[in-house]
Amino acid sequence: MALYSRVSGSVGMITLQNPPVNALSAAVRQGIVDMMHRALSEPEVKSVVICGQNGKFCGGADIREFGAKMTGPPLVPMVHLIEAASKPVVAAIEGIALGGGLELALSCHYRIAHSKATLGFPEVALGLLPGAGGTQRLPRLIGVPAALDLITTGRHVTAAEARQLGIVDEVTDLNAVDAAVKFAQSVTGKSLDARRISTYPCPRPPDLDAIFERAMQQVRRSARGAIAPGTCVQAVHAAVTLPYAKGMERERELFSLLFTSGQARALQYYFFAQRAVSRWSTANGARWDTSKPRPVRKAAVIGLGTMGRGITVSLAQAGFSVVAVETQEQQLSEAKQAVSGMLERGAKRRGVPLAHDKIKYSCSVQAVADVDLVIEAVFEDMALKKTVFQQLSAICKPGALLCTNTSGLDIDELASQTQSPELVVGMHFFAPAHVMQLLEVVYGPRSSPEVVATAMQMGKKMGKVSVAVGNCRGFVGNRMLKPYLEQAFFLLEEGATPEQVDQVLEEFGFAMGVFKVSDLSGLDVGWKVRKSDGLVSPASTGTSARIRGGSRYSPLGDLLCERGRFGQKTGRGWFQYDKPGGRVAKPDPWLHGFLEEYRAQHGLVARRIDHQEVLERCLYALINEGFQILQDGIAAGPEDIDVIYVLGYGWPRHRGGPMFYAGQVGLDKVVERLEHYQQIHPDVPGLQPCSLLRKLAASGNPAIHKWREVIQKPRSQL
Ligand SMILES: CCCCCC/C=C/CC(=O)SCCNC(=O)CCNC(=O)[C@H](O)C(C)(C)COP(=O)(O)OP(=O)(O)OC[C@H]1O[C@@H](n2cnc3c(N)ncnc32)[C@H](O)[C@@H]1OP(=O)(O)O
Repeated sequence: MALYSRVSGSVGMITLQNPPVNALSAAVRQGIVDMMHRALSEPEVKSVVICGQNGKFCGGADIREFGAKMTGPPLVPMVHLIEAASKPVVAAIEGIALGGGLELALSCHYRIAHSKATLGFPEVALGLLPGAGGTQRLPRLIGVPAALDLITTGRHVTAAEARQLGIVDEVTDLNAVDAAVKFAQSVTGKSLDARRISTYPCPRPPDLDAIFERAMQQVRRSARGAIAPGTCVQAVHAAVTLPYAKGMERERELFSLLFTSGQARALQYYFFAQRAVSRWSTANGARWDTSKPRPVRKAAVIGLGTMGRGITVSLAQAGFSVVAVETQEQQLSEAKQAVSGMLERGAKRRGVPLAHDKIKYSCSVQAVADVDLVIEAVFEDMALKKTVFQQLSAICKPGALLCTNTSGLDIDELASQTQSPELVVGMHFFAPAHVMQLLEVVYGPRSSPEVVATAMQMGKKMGKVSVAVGNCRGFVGNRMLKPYLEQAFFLLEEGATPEQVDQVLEEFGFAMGVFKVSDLSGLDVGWKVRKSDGLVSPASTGTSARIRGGSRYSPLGDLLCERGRFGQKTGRGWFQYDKPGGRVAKPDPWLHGFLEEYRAQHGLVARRIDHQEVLERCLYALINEGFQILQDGIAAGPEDIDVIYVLGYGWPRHRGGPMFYAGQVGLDKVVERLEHYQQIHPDVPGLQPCSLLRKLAASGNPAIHKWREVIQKPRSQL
C-alpha cells in the first residue's frame, strides 16, 4: 500500500509500503493512484514527494504477482498520471530504484538520490524489458547509447553515475527524503513543461544505424539464445523511430511477447530459486532458521595450487584474515606472486583497497593453530587428504571448522580421521574459485547444523551462492555430470563427432559443449578419477574393453589420455588447438580417423545421429540423475540442483536449470523418451527413469514448487 502524509504544510508525501523492497504490488499501485489524486485535489498541497519506507525507494514490479491474474491499476496509466500532474512531483530515491521503481521515478518531474542508492533496469535478467515506459523515457533522457547499455545489460548504477548520466537531478549524502521535500518546496509554482520526459525528442546521433547494429551484435554474442536482450534493443529502437505514443504501443507489444515466453517464466523461477537455496535444510532435519553460524575471523587455506590460490583471494577480499599454507618453498613463493597479482587486478576492477595485508604465508601447517576455520585444498587424493585431516585435528584449536575443497571425495571418510567429525564439512569451490559464484557446501552424516550454517554464511560473505548438499560421490554437480558425459561418449561410439555434440549443446544455450569443456578442464582430471575407481584397464580388448561392472563403458577418454591428449594444455584433446594452452578449438581430422578405427576395432557401425537424439540422451540422462539425487535426499529441492547447474556448469539461465527444464518439457515426455532410448540401447546405463521421476510424471506433471511434497512423503515414512 501507500501512505499519505502532509509535510511542512504544502508538500504531499506518498510513502510506498511493501516490505522488503516496496515492490509495486496491486495494493501499492492502487495506493499511489489514490494518493496522487488526493494530493492533486488538496489546494494546500503545492508539490508532491514520492518515497519508500525503510530507506528503499522501490524494487520494481512485484515479481510474485507475475504468475497470477493482474489486478489493481496497471503501471503505465499510473506513470502517465504522475507525469501529467499539474503540481511538481519529486522522487526521493533511497536504497534502490529498480525496474518499475526507476520507471516510477522517471515519471516524476525531479529525482533526488541518496549517494548510496543504486538505480537500474534489471528486467532483462528476468526475461523482460522495462514495460512501463522505461525503454521510451530513458533514451530521451540520457541518449540512445547509454540507455541501450543500461537496458540490455541490466546493470545497476550508483547515484554518482546516475547523476553523471543525467538520470537524477541531485545527489545527497544527507537524508534524501528531507532533501526532496526542500527541493519540492523550491520548485513550487514553476512550469513543468520542460520536466516531462515523454515530451522530449529522442536524440538521434548521426551514426544511429551503426549503434543499433553494434548493440544487436553484442547481445547476439552474449545472449546464448536468450530473447530478452535483443527485444530490449528493438524497444529502444522504437523510441528513436516512433513518436512517444506509438513507441509505448511497441513497448507494450514487445513486453507481452516476452512476458508470455517460457524464458521469462524460467528466469523468474531462477530469481526465486537463487534466493530459496539460502533457506537450506539437510536430510536429517537441520535447517537454516534453527542453526546459528559460528563467528569466523581468521581462516586458513592449506595447499596453494590453482584452487587454494583462488580461495585465498576470495577470503581476503571478503575481509577475513587468512593464513595461507604451502609446504613446498618454491610453490609457496610462486603462489604468493600469483595471489598478489589476482588481488591487484581484483582491487583495480572493483575499485576497492588492496587486501594484501590480510594474508600471512607459511610453509608450516602449525601456522593454522589459532584459526577459526581451515579450508584444505590439497591435491584430490584421498590418502593425502586423510593425512592432512589427521594433522589438522591435532593442531587446530578446539571448535575450529575443518573444511575440505574436494570435488567429490567422501566427506565422512575424512571426518573419521578427526577427533571431532561434527566439525567437518565440504566446501566445493568451482574454478576459478575467486570468480565463480557457486559453492557446494557438503554436509556429512555427522556434520553439526552450526558447522553447515557457518560454511553457508562464509560462502555468502565471499559473494558466493552457497547450496547445501548431502555427501555422495560427486555431490550434486559432478554426480549429474557423469551420465551426461557418458552419453556423449556413447554417441561418439555410435557415429557422432565431438563438434556435432558440442554444436547441439551450444545451440541449446550452453556456453561450451561437453567436449570443449573437457578439453578446457583437462582430460587427465577424469582419467585420474576413473583410474582410482579401477575403471581404466588398458590391457583389455574386444567386448570387455567396453564393459565395466556389467554395464556399457566407453574407454574413449582413457584412450586419448594414453596418447597424451589432455585437452587445451597439450594442444590436443577432443579438438586440436594451435599450440599447448591454445584456446580456439578446431575439428581434428586425426580424431575422426581415430574414431573410425576404434569403431572398426570394436565392431561398431556408425549411424546418422540427429540433433534431437544428442540433446535428449545427454540432457535427459543428466536430468534423470537429478531426480535420483532428489530421491536420495542429497539435494533438498529442485531449486538447489538448478542453481548449481546454472552457476557451476553453464546451464543456460533462460532455461531455468535442468529440473525446471524437465518440468517445461513435461515429466511424462522425459520418461517416455528415456524409455524409448533404453529400449533401443538396453546396454547403455543412465537411461532407466528413476522411481521419483516416474512417480511425479504419473501424478500429472505437478508444478515444480509442488515437487517437494511428493519428494518428502517417502522419506517421512521411513
Ligand atoms: C503484469 C505486470 C506488468 C508489469 C509492467 C511493468 C514491468 C516492470 C518490470 C519490473 O519492474 S520487473 C522487477 C524489476 N526489479 C528487479 O528485478 C529487482 C529484483 N530484486 C533484486 O535485484 C534484489 O532483490 C534487490 C532489490 C537488489 C535486493 O537485494 P538483496 O540482496 O538486498 O535482497 P534479496 O534477498 O535479493 O531480496 C530480499 C527479498 O525481496 C524479494 N524481492 C526482491 N525484489 C522483489 C520484487 N521486485 N518483487 C517481489 N519480491 C522481491 C526477494 O525475493 C527476497 O525475498 P525472498 O522471500 O527471500 O525470496
